[in-house]
Amino acid sequence: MRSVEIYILAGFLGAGKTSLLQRILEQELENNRKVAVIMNEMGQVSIDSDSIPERIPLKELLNGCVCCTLSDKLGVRLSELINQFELDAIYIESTGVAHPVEVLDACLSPLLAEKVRIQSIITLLDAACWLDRHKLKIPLRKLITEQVKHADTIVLNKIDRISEESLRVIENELYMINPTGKIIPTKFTNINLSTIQYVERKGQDEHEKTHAIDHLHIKTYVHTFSHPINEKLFEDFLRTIPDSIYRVKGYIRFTGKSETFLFQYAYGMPLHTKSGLKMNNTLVFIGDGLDHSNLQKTLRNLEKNSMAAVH
Ligand SMILES: Nc1nc2c(ncn2[C@@H]2O[C@H](COP(=O)(O)OP(=O)(O)OP(=O)(O)O)[C@@H](O)[C@H]2O)c(=O)[nH]1
Repeated sequence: MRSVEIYILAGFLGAGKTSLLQRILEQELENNRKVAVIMNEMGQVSIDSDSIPERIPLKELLNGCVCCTLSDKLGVRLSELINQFELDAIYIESTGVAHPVEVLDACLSPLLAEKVRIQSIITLLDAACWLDRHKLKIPLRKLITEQVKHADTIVLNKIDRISEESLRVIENELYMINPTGKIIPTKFTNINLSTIQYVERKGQDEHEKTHAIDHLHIKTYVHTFSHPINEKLFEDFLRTIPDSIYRVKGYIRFTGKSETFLFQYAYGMPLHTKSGLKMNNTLVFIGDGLDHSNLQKTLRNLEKNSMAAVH
């Protein structure tokens, strides 16, 4: 199945997200790629939506933030776009106060996980605002740092407003927070699309499609079991999950039970509830530096041991 590339544009208010999106869309159209946009605004109206060319499918999410109150709706809008159009990519412009990992989490509902491929988290940073960040309230300062920390690419914008010397200082500071992120200093988001797009690397096992993309800072892995899983062995497995795995969600069937369970795991707390739906036995993992081949091996063993426990 062909999966749609997802790009998440994060970055504090006024950093240049809409300006960057316009540049990206111009270049995507020149390249004849079919792309769509989801625009999230905290307010009741979206002013920035007018800046999107008419031929690009656009969905708006207003009056809240996709990383919290509107997280369910993001999945719905993504599904609508994927079902209505044959797309290569979807760009999500999040609100300035969104946490990128929460946005990523909202994109990966178990129903969508096989249809989308998180390609990149791009954080826009206003260089002058970063220098003055001590003037911001602590939660906002923390948020901007988190946006930097979890980015695959940091577009360090508005460098016309700072000195060469300050630029070097900022680059060092960003490197300390996110050593693997690619830093692109710009004026007026003047960048070439190829510098922020990545080519997907194939999984190591050619016979089995893997949905983990190695270049990403925050990695995701989708695993589908072919058989029901022993509940006790699954609980044992949960106890071994490292802190670097932030989220696990999906549907699971247990040996000897006819119903499917909706499974959620966040910040070390697992929860499973009966689901009326007959879903695939699929789990989505989201984590920092997630070792997907090791995880795949562990989950395959879990399935093998579950089957052995039946006999
Ligand atoms: N001086 C300067 N201004 C810039 C630069 N890039 C963007 N701007 C201006 O900054 C303002 C905010 O840019 P936007 O692209 O709307 O930023 P945004 O992140 O989408 O803003 P929100 O939607 O409010 O979060 C606009 O007036 C831009 O023209 C730059 O490199 N230098």
